[in-house]
Amino acid sequence: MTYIHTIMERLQHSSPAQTEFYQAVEEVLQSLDPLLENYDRYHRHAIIERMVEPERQIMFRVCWMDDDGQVQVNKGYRVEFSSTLGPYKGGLRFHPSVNGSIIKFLGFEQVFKNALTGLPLGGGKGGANFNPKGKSDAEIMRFCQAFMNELYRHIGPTTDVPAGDIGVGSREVGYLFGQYKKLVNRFDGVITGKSLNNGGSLLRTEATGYGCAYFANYMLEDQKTGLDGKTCLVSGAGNVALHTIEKLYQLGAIPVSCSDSSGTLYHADGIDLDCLRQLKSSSDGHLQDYLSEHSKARFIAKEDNPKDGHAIWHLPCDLAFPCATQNELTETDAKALLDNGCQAVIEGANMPCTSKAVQQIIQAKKLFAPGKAANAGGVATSQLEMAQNASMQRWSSDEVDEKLKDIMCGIYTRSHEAAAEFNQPGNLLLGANIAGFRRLADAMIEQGVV
Ligand SMILES: NC(=O)C1=CN([C@@H]2O[C@H](COP(=O)(O)OP(=O)(O)OC[C@H]3O[C@@H](n4cnc5c(N)ncnc54)[C@H](O)[C@@H]3O)[C@@H](O)[C@H]2O)C=CC1
Ligand SMILES: O=C(O)CCC(=O)C(=O)O
Repeated sequence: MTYIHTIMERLQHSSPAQTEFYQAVEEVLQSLDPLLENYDRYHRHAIIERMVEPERQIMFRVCWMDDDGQVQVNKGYRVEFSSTLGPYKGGLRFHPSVNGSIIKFLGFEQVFKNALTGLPLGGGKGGANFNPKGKSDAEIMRFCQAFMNELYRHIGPTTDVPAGDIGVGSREVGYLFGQYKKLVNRFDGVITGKSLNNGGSLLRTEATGYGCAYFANYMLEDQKTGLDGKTCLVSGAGNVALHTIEKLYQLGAIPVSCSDSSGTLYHADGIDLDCLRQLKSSSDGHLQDYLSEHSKARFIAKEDNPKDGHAIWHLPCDLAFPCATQNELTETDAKALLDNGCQAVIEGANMPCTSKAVQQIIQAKKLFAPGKAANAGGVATSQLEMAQNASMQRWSSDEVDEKLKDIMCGIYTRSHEAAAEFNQPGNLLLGANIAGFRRLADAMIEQGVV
């Protein structure tokens, strides 16, 4: 394990105060321990040292004018982590919490996730510390245009292809794409998650949540069970959460919760998805307003969260799907889930469980599906969008859905088989990290010292 300390010390020196990034790196390195023990060539080629250092990091000023004529300034990022397996690929996050550490952890995770899909995709991530909440449509458009005024010179359909993430949906992607096209005078497949009018793919919007539910079902089928009849806690109320809830219903499960930064909504009979969608689509809708239509539901405000935890994970369930944001499920929460009989945690978000929470779940021999496996359906369908753009075709929903299911099944199988090969059957965290790492590391060695 000493090489882990050496790498972590190096990172703390070269990239100070990047706690989320250290967390993501350490988790991967711990999983790789059994592989690296026997593979001197990875050491000789300094594979780990190269993998933890992004190929390129771009930071830029974004100036835009708000509706009152006041100039606003934000900080933009694009971290081009690895182009070993294909163009840099990964979303853009617009959220006030965005900083260098968050974008780097997301980029690092993305590299391994994309490798695990088996598709020709490198990894990157970007975003800005811009808060879309409360902004008018015109302000959002001006911000996206200002952001693209710098980003356009770094991206391209075979170099770097961004997409959405928190705070970036098809509206923002539309404005970003429009400005790119204006600047370069080409209709390129340079960003994914586009609307159908702009050359997007059917099912890209749904893909992360659908893929997450498919992954859970493959994992449970391998245990001779399935989603049918299972009570599920889902956190978040955005793209990933809503489509996870939708697919869980279609596969026979009962999703009973959702959440946002105001608190948790719990409806033991099952969340009314139409009602939730209506609330979230209105600019002044609050989760709590759900109670006016469903008197048996409960709302737990964030002020009533338990110490060091989140009320949502203290509710009874068979399965838990954290689908909001990083570190939203703590050690305290993991203990509560296990005490309440939860059988599996499936990460829809990126790194939603803290390291200690993950350890708790794995040590209790419960199933754990890491985000880089379970939420890879989104980026995989982005690759399907790129393939359609490059060949100027449009595939039907059924075609895309079949491909998505195959890709999720492949990710599950690769993770499961690698875990068994390294004598930790069922440890999908270890399996996913090793399977992604091997593909990437071998390609890096083949490409020489670059
Ligand atoms: N959109 C996509 O295709 C993919 C998204 N992801 C990950 O899934 C997660 C959710 O992303 P989306 O649903 O796309 O974003 P979104 O913007 O549609 O929804 C985010 C949800 O998380 C909640 N949230 C965000 N920050 C929070 C905080 N600090 N505390 C409590 N709640 C918070 C928001 O209220 C919202 O309900 C993120 O971790 C993202 O990186 C992962 C793979 C692909
Ligand atoms: O679709 C994409 O390119 C990226 C999706 C994403 O940001 C993620 O997988 O976390």
